[in-house]
Amino acid sequence: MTEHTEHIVETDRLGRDFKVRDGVRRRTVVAVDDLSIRIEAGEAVGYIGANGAGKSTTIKMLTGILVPTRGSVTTCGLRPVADRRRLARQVGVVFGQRTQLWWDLPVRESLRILAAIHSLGSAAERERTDELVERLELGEFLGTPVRQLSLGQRMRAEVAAALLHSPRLVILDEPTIGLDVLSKQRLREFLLAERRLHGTTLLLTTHDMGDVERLCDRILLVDRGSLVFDGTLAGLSRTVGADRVLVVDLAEPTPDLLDVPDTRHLGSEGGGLRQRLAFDPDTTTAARVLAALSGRAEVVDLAVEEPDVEEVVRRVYAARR
Ligand SMILES: Nc1ncnc2c1ncn2[C@@H]1O[C@H](COP(=O)(O)OP(=O)(O)OP(=O)(O)O)[C@@H](O)[C@H]1O
Repeated sequence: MTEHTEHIVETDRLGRDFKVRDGVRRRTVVAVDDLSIRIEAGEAVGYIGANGAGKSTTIKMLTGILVPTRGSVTTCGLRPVADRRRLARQVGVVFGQRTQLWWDLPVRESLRILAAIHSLGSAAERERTDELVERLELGEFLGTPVRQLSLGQRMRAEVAAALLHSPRLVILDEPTIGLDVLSKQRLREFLLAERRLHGTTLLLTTHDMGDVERLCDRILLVDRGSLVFDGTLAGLSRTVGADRVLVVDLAEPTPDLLDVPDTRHLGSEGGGLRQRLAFDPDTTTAARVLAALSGRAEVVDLAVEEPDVEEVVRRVYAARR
């Protein structure tokens, strides 16, 4: 069987400038430059970068809100600006800081209106609404006007609204901003399940590295409008030489394990009962480090810590300055 892959997002040397006034002078801001990316159906991609890196501008071009200055873009096989209405049937957008719901209407009414806008038949509407109400736990506030909802409740309602028409591509702009730990976790679990159940493609911008770690199997990192990395989180860590850390609990207090091959001793606690050893996953593995360790001390428990994503991103930026 030949594998058929379809690009849900495809950009070729995409760019967007803004003309801004700087006192009396006019200046051109290059918000996005030379951006060539391809996202396939079913992927979950984190689009990350510092403030002003060009993330929102990219999303606006992907969804047809902004016209590109240069290059081309297709989303779900359509030209976003020319085919914006057709595209709206295939894409759902969630903005963490803006509502798409009707402020004074109960959540249920907003969902009804959206179902009508998307021309869902009544059976499809009922089935999908029931599914989302159950999975996003909207039941207890379906009759509440949006303006009375807590942020966590409103975000769940926003996600239901954006996904009601079962879009193939869901774009989320800072979906977990301001949410407490539990609400974030629930939302992430919902999105993972949506992808698993329906093959939905996810593209999210976020400053929350927990979102990236839990949700995304691919990262696009932008810096000053340009793509500077495209790959996995592990790959990103490798580009800046971020080590993994093996934490071992030992049967008895042990002098610092300074001579374990291919590791760097980071520190000890409890008089040497717990020790932390950094290693480069490109040159060795946790298993090999552990094997080398077991000749020196009795290991009773262990954990492997991944590098901190925020730190990795900071290092990528620092290396480019
Ligand atoms: N309408 C506009 N007019 C002028 N400049 C703009 C406009 N929109 C964006 N910019 C500029 O383009 C650059 C990219 O902005 P953009 O909002 O895309 O970044 P971002 O990565 O989404 O940032 P954030 O994480 O803060 O949302 C910034 O320098 C910004 O000031």
